[in-house]
Amino acid sequence: MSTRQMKLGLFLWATGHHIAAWRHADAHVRAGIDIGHYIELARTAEVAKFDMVFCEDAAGLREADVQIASQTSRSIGFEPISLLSALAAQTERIGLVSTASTSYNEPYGLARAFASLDNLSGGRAGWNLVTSASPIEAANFGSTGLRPHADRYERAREFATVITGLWHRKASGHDGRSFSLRDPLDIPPSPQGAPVMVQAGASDDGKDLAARTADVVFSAAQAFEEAKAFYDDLKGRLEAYGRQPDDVKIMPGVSPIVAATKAEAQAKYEALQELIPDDVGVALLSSYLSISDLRRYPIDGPLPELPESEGMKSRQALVVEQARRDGLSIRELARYFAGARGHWRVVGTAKQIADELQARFEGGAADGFNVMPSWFPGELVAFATLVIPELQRRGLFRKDYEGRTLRDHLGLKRPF
Ligand SMILES: Cc1cc2nc3c(=O)[nH]c(=O)nc-3n(C[C@H](O)[C@H](O)[C@H](O)COP(=O)(O)O)c2cc1C
Repeated sequence: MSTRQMKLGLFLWATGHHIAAWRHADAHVRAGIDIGHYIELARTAEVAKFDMVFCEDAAGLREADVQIASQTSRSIGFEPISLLSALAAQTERIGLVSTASTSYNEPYGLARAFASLDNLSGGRAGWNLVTSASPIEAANFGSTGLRPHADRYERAREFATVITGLWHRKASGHDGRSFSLRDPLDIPPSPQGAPVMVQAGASDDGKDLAARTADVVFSAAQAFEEAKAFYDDLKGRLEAYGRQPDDVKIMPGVSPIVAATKAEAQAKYEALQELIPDDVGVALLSSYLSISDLRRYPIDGPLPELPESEGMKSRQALVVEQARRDGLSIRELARYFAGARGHWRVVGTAKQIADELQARFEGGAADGFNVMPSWFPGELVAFATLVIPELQRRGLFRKDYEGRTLRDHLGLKRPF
């Protein structure tokens, strides 16, 4: 029996994480704006003893091309802090983590919103800090366009310092480069002290900020070696900030497709893959590779030589390497990546999936996982009823909550 236990987050995403989930025969196409749907998902996750539910966010459309946006699984949805405030009243134990941007908010206002969520949920809130890399979002906040990466992270560092200062009741007032404010926060600490800090940066600046401020880090890694390299890199940065390896929980994304037999799981996976429209797959692959448009090339031909991208160098190299190694056409590669949007996918029986998760957890590549069901509620229910009991039998996951706050679930100390 293992003593160290996995942390599990449920990544919410309207109809599901598979890009064609909205076309699944049992999918709920209006899921994005149906509060009943989200209550059902959060309660299912709470019965299964997940540590938290997590909402991504961008203040704008997710795709610039309306034709593509209208064919993906997430084109409309609630503002997440509002959504989680409603879920706080419908659940009792599960953590509630929302994304919010440091580029399009001010610390005082966001400190109030999260401190409110933290209090009204009894100490279950978390904030996923993002700097927002999308030019679509930038266009909704003035006409100056997307600010450079380094500038966004400089603002994010100051933002994190100010917001934690407010939450931790440090001396009031701040007069800095990006922000100036006078008062202390007008909301008291919650039972967990302050919201949990979450981050998912992948660049040097992103990982450094996470090492300095985050309690939980999300990542996207396909191969074991990639996940392990990220894990070691991030944990290795903690000492410089006077922190211990266990102070930060690293939770890579995983998109599981589970069934009673491997053949049944594979058939479910292939049925979903068949639903991906080619233009959507190729458009997503283009943005994933940070190149303008792969639609110019024959879809059944090989990936062309690519200019090296500034945006996501390591990720681009991995995709290109895989395409060359497996001799994949643009169509095949597009389907492969579009399905789980680049995240790690596992297809099999509960035992096979538990084996895979256990290998990464015990092999030093993860402290837990951010679970991304292919479609809701079907694949969430399958994971909760098949995989979680298998993890519990192995002593790898809790059978009940021991505490009431998100920090309790994650085994994190109060911050002050
Ligand atoms: C699981 C996960 C969830 C993310 N959620 C969001 C989000 O909701 N909004 C957003 O703007 N970026 C989101 N990101 C992007 C990251 O915040 C980050 O910008 C990205 O990983 C690139 O790293 P960098 O900012 O260090 O360059 C997410 C990334 C991951 C891996």
